[in-house]
Amino acid sequence: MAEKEASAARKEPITPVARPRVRGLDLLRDPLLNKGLAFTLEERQILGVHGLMPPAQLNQEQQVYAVMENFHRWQNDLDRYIYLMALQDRNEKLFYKVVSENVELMMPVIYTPTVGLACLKYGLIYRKPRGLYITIKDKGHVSDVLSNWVIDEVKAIVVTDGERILGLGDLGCYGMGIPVGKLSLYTGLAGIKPHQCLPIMLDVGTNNETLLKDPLYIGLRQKRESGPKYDEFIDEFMTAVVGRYGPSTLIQFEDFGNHNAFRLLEKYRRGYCTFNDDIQGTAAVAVAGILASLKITKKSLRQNVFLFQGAGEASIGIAKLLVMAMKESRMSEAEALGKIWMVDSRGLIVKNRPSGGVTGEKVMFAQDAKPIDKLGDVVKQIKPTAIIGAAAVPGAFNEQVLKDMAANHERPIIFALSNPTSKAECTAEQAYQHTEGRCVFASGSPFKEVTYGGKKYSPGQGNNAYVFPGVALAVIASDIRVITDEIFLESAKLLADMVTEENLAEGRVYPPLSNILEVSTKMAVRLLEFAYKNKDAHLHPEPADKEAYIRSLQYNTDYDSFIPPMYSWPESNM
Ligand SMILES: O=C([O-])CC(=O)C(=O)O
Ligand SMILES: [Mg+2]
Repeated sequence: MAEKEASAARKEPITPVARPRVRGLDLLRDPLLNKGLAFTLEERQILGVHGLMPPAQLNQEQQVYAVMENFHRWQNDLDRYIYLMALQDRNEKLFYKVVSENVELMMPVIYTPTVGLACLKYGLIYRKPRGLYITIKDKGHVSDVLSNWVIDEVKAIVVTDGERILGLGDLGCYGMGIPVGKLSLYTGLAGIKPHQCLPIMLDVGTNNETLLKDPLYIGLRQKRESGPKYDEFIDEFMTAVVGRYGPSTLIQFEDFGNHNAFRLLEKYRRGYCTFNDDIQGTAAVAVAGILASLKITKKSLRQNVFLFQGAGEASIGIAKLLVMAMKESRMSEAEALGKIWMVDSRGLIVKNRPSGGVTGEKVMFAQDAKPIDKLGDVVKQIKPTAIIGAAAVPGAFNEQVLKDMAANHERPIIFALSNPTSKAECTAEQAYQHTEGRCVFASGSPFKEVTYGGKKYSPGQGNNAYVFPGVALAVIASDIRVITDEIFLESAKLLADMVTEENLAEGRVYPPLSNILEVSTKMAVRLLEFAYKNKDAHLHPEPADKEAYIRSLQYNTDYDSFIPPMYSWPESNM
């Protein structure tokens, strides 16, 4: 019996002991250390915080309960966002415990769509700085600003210049909500430790006149810098990051304008550990959704015709990754390109377009066809099996477009990927209604379950949140220094594989969000195998048990104990 008890005791996880460098009020003000009313009486005395809070002691579970009560008390999601950000600033472990235990409820608040509203009103709701603000005026001194970030162990940065925040356009410095939100998901969805993450706003001004006149605007009140000065500034930033944190630091570009996004990706992708989430992350999640859809539509990739509404970062990124996927399934590049059609603001992208030609990234997708102005007419003529919207034109998938999709195919694929919800090409309800419930639907921002014809439909959320946290975890864990497109194609395939028969039966082409920490963890484990196989990983020796290794790196939302272990010296040593 005694032995049984002893072995049970040995299996108990050992609670880590934290040794805070600060005490008293300073400790309570540090969100990485603060436990609120969860400090024990003993801890309160040791840490010098006894009496600085009410006498009751709550455990973390009770605190989660209190947070959820507060969460539901608020009448709207922007207030909930402000409340949750304050919690993050006060008690990080509690914030992430609440987020990871209630992902489906929390995601729409700390991420799209509410984060979009928060960015629009960032000056109004600004309470406490989070992350680093580096402005074009700091050019020549970027390293100095970076050195003000006192945490040395930064492994990942999400950076924006605010020029194209979701589908909302140029929000300048207000765009900081996006790097903050994305990095919350690094931790909440993949368990990357919060102190290893750094959100950065590169404020180069804004061309948004409303903001320039907004008395609450918190950014530089000047027009956007561009040209050589902008390029030198970004160069200086990249060099400064490597100087401060090393060449393995992951730099995720987020919500840059089209013209800079592609250019900067090409410029830096081979020399730095970097990716563009809007081009590559969105591509992976959309291709995953398409691959999973094929199990519902019972078509092979080559039996599809894809029509993109928009030819920006997301559409081009998805289309390029789709071409890679098609080539892997033994189609030639020409054959693959023949399956991809794009409509931009000037109509169908065709060679010799009379309305101003085709330039840049769009050139490879220009079809040898007659120009057509309207998306609806393109749908009628080319009869796509899938339409993918990513240009923030709400209502682009109108009733007629959806009805034509349903008339042409038994199971049409409709992906309304633009964010936030107000920018979606159609709602989930419209998609199911106008296709008689036959479409395979996914959207970038969440839609609630829809009942149509007495049947319940659960729309999937085709958002890069399914990809970037898992990719980032793999990159950090195995020291991948160049993030290839193959890694994104692999993550797309892994994600599609994680969709169960049960999910497919409900019309879902993504795993449920409630399970997403596990999805990201599994994705990271398998990307590690892929990276070592392809010699992309620089961490040596290669971990034998990759899953155990990945899990050992992940953040634990349980509180640490601050009670130092007590022991006595053996008699003989006295
Ligand atoms: O943030 C999101 O929800 C997805 C994304 O990257 C974008 O829309 O720019
Ligand atoms: Mg984005």
